[in-house]
Amino acid sequence: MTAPWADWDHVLKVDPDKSLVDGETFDDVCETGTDAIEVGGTLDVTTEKMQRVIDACRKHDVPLYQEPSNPAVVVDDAALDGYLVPVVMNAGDPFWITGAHKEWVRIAELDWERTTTEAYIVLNPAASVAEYTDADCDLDADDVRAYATVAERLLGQEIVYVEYSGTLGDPEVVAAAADGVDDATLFYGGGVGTYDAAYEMGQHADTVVVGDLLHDEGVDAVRETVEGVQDAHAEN
Ligand SMILES: CC(C)=CCC/C(C)=C/CC/C(C)=C/CC/C(C)=C/COP(=O)(O)OP(=O)(O)O
Ligand SMILES: O=P(O)(O)OC[C@@H](O)CO
Ligand SMILES: [Mg+2]
Repeated sequence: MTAPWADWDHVLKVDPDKSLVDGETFDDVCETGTDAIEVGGTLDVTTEKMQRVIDACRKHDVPLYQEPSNPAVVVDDAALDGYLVPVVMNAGDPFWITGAHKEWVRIAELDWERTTTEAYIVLNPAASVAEYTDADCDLDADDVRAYATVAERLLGQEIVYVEYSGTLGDPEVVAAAADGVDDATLFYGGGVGTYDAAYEMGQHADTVVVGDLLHDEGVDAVRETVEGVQDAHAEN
């Protein structure tokens, strides 16, 4: 059986710490045409805020995943299809490579059937996630290609995630990451705000992740990005 993300063109990342655009609801969010919703953010996330988003989406069919930023925010809820847990390949602090995960396994009972890791390569030094994990973002395309291969080949990662959170990345770097993997699903996220940006990143990435746009511009803008990546994939 293939993993669900193998068929995802688009993921919408909902930050439980950020609000929706005035007048929009989570019913609208679930109807953007995205293939899955990931609930997560770096800063100021709590289980209460997570639970609010899960509850608002639970009656919809769109697959719903939690992306926990630390073990304390993991929510146990049958409405979740699973947990996508970051591992930051280029973190400066090993806590974000295996330390947090060790703590999680030490204190909690994990649902292994529903738990998968995402091998993040964090590339925008100004993003909270880069500061938080002390990531080494001074990487060129060859470094990123090699990290992607290490993630897939040496560490057996099913998802490799090129993360430019907050800014649109370099398509050449995304292309290099794509070149570095064979079967792993390549996620791209960061700064996608238009049809064209989604189309461009969709030419290299298997899955384009859109985050801040939902909170800043709303569901119609998100729908445009779904179309952009779908069109890119239809042509490839
Ligand atoms: C072991 C468990 C359960 C968790 C640890 C998971 C790890 C390694 C987290 C470190 C990386 C991280 C914080 C990922 C969260 C997802 C993410 C990158 C969100 C986007 O972050 P930003 O856009 O930088 O932050 P804000 O939008 O919140 O400012
Ligand atoms: O918020 P943006 O910049 O769209 O980034 C999406 C996602 O990759 C963040 O983890
Ligand atoms: Mg962000």
